[in-house]
Amino acid sequence: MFVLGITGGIGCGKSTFSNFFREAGVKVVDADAISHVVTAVGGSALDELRLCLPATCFQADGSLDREQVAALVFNDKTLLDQISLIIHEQVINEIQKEVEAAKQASLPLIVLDVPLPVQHGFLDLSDFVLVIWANEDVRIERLQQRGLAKLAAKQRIACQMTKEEYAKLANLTIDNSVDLAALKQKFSEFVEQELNSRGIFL
Ligand SMILES: CC(C)(COP(=O)(O)OP(=O)(O)OC[C@H]1O[C@@H](n2cnc3c(N)ncnc32)[C@H](O)[C@@H]1O)[C@@H](O)C(=O)NCCC(=O)NCCS
Ligand SMILES: Nc1ncnc2c1ncn2[C@@H]1O[C@H](COP(=O)(O)OP(=O)(O)OP(=O)(O)O)[C@@H](O)[C@H]1O
Repeated sequence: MFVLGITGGIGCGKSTFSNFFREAGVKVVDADAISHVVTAVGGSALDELRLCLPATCFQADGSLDREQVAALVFNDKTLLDQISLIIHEQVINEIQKEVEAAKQASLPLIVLDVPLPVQHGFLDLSDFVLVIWANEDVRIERLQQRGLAKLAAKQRIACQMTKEEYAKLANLTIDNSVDLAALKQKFSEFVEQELNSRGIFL
């Protein structure tokens, strides 16, 4: 089975690119979605998170209050790293399970959509790392359209690796500072050049 790791900074278009695979029937594992599950009611990361976050960061039902936490951690790198470690452990467990299940099911391809390219549970699992990138002004505009304030978008970008740091980890970087039709075209070229050439057909 071929494991395609897709990563990139916030608002660069990883989920949009991963969705092209989903539409083609490919199994896609979404790390952000898993991180939401493990911090929702009864989530496996909550007990540990309660030890390092104030009570105001939790809803009455015990789940994480994402807005409160975001307001706190994207201003405080130490706390961000602390909660990220706790959540990543649970997310990585789930990703490993999904990859194992896909292997058991003899799937030819699985896609991992992961914003933060950690070594264990992403880079070490991926046969090919694809970075989706876009210019900062384009990202901020798209994130604003999605409802994130400009300042909050800039704050998150500042917490993440730079384009150059992402590129160092990548087998290939695709520029998504283009419209959706052009991105779809780049997807088709990627499939032909990097997957079909390896005997993988969607
Ligand atoms: C702070 C939280 C509660 C804010 O939740 P919110 O619903 O607003 O955002 P969401 O989780 O959907 O993430 C959206 C994007 O924010 C960026 N982001 C999230 N966590 C981080 C982080 N630790 N460092 C840098 N950027 C991050 C990513 O680009 C991500 O795609 C949440 O992001 C969180 O728990 N982060 C720590 C865990 C983590 O690293 N998750 C991301 C990958 S598993
Ligand atoms: N080529 C494009 N043209 C127009 N809008 C786009 C394009 N690519 C992505 N978008 C939009 O930009 C926003 C960010 O894209 P997307 O959610 O795919 O990014 P992401 O990298 O997964 O972000 P996040 O890190 O927040 O999960 C979305 O609202 C998406 O619909």
